[in-house]
Amino acid sequence: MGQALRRLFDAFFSTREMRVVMLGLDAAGKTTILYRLHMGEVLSTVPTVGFNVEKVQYKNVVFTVWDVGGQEKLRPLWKMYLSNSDALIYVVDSLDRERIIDARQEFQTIIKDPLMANSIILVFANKQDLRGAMSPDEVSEGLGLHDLRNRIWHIQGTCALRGEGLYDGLDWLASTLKQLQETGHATSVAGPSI
Ligand SMILES: Nc1nc2c(ncn2[C@@H]2O[C@H](COP(=O)(O)OP(=O)(O)OP(=O)(O)O)[C@@H](O)[C@H]2O)c(=O)[nH]1
Ligand SMILES: [Mg+2]
Repeated sequence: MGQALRRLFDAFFSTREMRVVMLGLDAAGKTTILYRLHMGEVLSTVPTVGFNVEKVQYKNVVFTVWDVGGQEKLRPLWKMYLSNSDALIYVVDSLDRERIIDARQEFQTIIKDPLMANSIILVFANKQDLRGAMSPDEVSEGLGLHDLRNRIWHIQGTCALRGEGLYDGLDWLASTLKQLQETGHATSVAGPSI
């Protein structure tokens, strides 16, 4: 097969793999999102102690998504899941105005970790179905997204219960990753893997 044809073939049929770590405060909706994407269903969840990991195939990308418990006592463990991550999905409960400061603090700590230096950042402003929820703009203000320098980020309003916005987020992840890889950019930092 000629080189041009091979490239065309790869563009259409090859499968990319992407490791994603999904973090956020407790009750933001991470586990609901994971199983909505993995099974297409809303499962009833309990607070995650430890983690869940599932593969989500979308278009020609296989996302391995690590969903880590967000309770305060578990947050020091987030660091264990960061190495080799191509992307961070940070989930915010958009109704939880009181804890947006905590959400910001945890977010800023994580993205400054050297293991996340190359990772792209997708924020899900979740629970948009609830009256009084912060808009995606308010959430990005709350997290300090506009002040980030040299980071690739995107915010998406979502309702995990209805599945709204989730695939738009995956579309952004897939196309951004493709673009970066094709231009020779690293998207993750290797480290001890679990
Ligand atoms: N109204 C509404 N409720 C949601 C949405 N997404 C999740 N929830 C609810 O929020 C609660 C917490 O969801 P989980 O997915 O368990 O939250 P989590 O982020 O995994 O929490 P931890 O495991 O403790 O870190 C559950 O009752 C979900 O049904 C949403 O988009 N809208
Ligand atoms: Mg959970």
